Amino acid sequence: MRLQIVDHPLVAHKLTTLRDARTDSPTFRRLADELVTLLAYEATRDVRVEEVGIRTPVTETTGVQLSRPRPLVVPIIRAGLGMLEGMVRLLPTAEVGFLGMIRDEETLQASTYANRMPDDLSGRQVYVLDPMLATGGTLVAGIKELIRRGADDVTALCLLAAPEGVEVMERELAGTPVTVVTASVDERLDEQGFIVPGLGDAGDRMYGTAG
Ligand SMILES: O=P(O)(O)OC[C@H]1O[C@H](OP(=O)(O)OP(=O)(O)O)[C@H](O)[C@@H]1O
Ligand SMILES: O=c1cc[nH]c(=O)[nH]1
Ligand SMILES: [Mg+2]
Repeated sequence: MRLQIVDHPLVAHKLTTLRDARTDSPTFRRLADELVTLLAYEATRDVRVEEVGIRTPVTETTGVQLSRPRPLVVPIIRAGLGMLEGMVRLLPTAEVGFLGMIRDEETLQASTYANRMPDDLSGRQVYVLDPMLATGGTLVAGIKELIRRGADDVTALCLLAAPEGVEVMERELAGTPVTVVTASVDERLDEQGFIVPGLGDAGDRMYGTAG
């Protein structure tokens, strides 16, 4: 597994406001969207392209276009949905699949409650969207399912990661073609499995369900 931390002042600036407990849901959604586009710029550095000939108003030349099969983007519902628009803005022709996953608040075990993806992912590049890599249980299970279906290149975009989750991913996904792109690897997890300093519950903050 490869880990890439996007070190950029604009990313750090937006992430700081995202973390701030005073930031309301509409602002949180906007910042998450903007951050994804910045992360996606790095995450798609190896997106597969092929040469194509075109005619400009002046002459004939060659350029590149995204190769077929098209990349697949998979937001992990619920919080990952808040990253979808920012991603498909850069990859408008991508296909979109969906995984619904929830982490039990007591056991921290992830389970899947929705799965709407192509059965055969052979030869596909897949971009998984999940804002929080905490214990790693959710992403490990989600990515294993993608690899089981044949995906041969998986990149996970996470706004934040915990060192514990990165370690679990490295152990569980050793030898697999997986990259994690994140804006920050934070300090640690707390006793409830929340990232510290983190930003709280991403889904709640995004959709205003914090109570
Ligand atoms: O790395 P892990 O320890 O598995 O935790 C990370 C997961 O926890 C959150 O989802 P949550 O279960 O809160 O669902 P939600 O997005 O519907 O709020 C988050 O969006 C990740 O999917
Ligand atoms: O800090 C965390 C950990 C898991 N899920 C979240 O939404 N936030
Ligand atoms: Mg949640």
